[in-house]
Amino acid sequence: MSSKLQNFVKFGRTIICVGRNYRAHASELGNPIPSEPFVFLKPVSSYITQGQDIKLPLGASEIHHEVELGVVIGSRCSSVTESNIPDHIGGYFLALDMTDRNRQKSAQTKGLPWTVAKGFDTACPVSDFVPKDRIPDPQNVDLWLKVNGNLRQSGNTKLMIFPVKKLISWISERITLEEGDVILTGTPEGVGPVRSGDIIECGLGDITKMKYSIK
Ligand SMILES: O=C(O)/C=C/C(=O)CC(=O)C(=O)O
Ligand SMILES: [Mg+2]
Repeated sequence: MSSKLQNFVKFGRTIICVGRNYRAHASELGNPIPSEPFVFLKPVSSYITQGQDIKLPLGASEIHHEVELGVVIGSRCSSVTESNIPDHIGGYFLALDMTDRNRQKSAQTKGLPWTVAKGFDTACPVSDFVPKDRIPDPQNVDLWLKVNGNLRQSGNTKLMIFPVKKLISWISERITLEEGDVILTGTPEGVGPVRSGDIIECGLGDITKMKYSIK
């Protein structure tokens, strides 16, 4: 296993995020169910690792947690068929797609991009790298998230509209993926606001978990 993959944060390649990939989450925000994947990007400067705090961005009024399964790409993918995707997966991680919801809604209303709403500093807290043999089936992983000990999100990756293989294949037909690029695969229902002083704990079943404070 390449040490670049284990150190995917320092390697610092493209962060691609998938939106509205769980029906119940699309519905809770009043959005239509997508007929094909849609993606957006976060800058690598938004990564943080455990020990660092999530900082509420300037002028933010409603910052939401979104717990997600992250995939680390292990080797170059360009127009790769779904059956060949498993060979290109380098490993996994747990991620938070922290979102400035009001800024996102405001951008949506004006037809503007979500870059600042999704890419502010500290908007991408992640866990340690999870070797791929720890997740033999990425479509059967529990995702959970608590705020101050209260369960807010509880889902399973089997509820994804577009499974991991489809997502990577679809992306690779449009954007070449390289070793160390990562994909956040979307969040299940239960997203909600956090405030200064809150503690977020979340996990991929009992495979890995992480804890972050909101500053
Ligand atoms: O469309 C919206 O209002 C919001 C969508 C998201 O924030 C998409 C995600 O990041 C997700 O589904 O995980
Ligand atoms: Mg998300």
